[in-house]
Amino acid sequence: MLQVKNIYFSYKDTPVLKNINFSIKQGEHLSIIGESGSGKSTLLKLIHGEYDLLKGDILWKDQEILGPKYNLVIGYDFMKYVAQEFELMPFISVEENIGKFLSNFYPNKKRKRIKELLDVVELNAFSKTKVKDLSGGQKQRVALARALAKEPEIILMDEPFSHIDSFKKQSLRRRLFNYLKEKKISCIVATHDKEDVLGYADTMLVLSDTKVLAYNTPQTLYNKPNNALIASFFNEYNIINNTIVYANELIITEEKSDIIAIVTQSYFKGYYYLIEAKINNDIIFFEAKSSIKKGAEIALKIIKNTL
Ligand SMILES: Nc1ncnc2c1ncn2[C@@H]1O[C@H](COP(=O)(O)OP(=O)(O)OP(=O)(O)O)[C@@H](O)[C@H]1O
Repeated sequence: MLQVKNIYFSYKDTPVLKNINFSIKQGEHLSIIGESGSGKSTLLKLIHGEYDLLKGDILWKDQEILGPKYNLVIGYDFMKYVAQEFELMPFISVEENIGKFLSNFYPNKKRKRIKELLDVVELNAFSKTKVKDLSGGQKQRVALARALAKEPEIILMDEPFSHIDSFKKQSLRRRLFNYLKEKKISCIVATHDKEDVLGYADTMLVLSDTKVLAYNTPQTLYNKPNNALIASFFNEYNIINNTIVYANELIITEEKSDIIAIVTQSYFKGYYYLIEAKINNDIIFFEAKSSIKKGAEIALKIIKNTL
């Protein structure tokens, strides 16, 4: 179990993180979200032991995670960190990179393990390719496989799919997160993408203005965002009568309504249209089955559709 207790950190004079508290169990999946610069990467690096805390403690089971002041070598065997900049060895092949830290003592076992990891990240076809000849997304997949090679107890991932194309992203995400659950490897994922969270994360930590703005399950935060920043992570939203209403919770009605909007734009979104409209001077968003002519006057009602 990882425990982050009351930690404070700053690189220079300005505080980056203040009073951060959370814990995760073995096999639990935590997502860290927050605007750019809110301290997501810094928090992962602190958990990895890359910097010294100003205050507070980080523990994995009974082991205290210590920074460079107390540790000559950064990192611990039970923990792996996949940074935004993946540090691979460019002149050796994909399989050599993945197997780099695996023992050569049992060559068959090593081969089998590399094959298993190549399957997880869908890179079998590139096993013999030198890393320098791979695309950014392929390199990211090698970095993920290499971090998993020695089966850590916990893996920290910073935007793990940021370089991966949307054709591959869905299946890779499913494979990787299911693999971690199956092996009961705890994971912490810093992300900007709700698709990394919904359906996978057990808990979510929202960072804002150096602090924890919210810490709860994705279901609770989705259903009761209580804050525009949290709502904006999940969907387009409106504030109507001081309440956050997602665009998909505002629907067209034939009934008498107090919410009358004038359409300004329709955006094709695949299985629905996102409609931009105005109520007086306020812009609002709702969803519709077809596009709507600019200038049309539409009556709307709020339908809360929580699961
Ligand atoms: N090595 C560093 N030295 C000084 N300041 C830093 C350093 N790294 C990050 N910062 C600052 O710390 C703050 C938090 O940065 P961090 O990279 O943790 O944010 P983030 O939430 O991960 O952002 P992003 O989503 O853009 O990756 C920012 O203000 C950033 O400028």
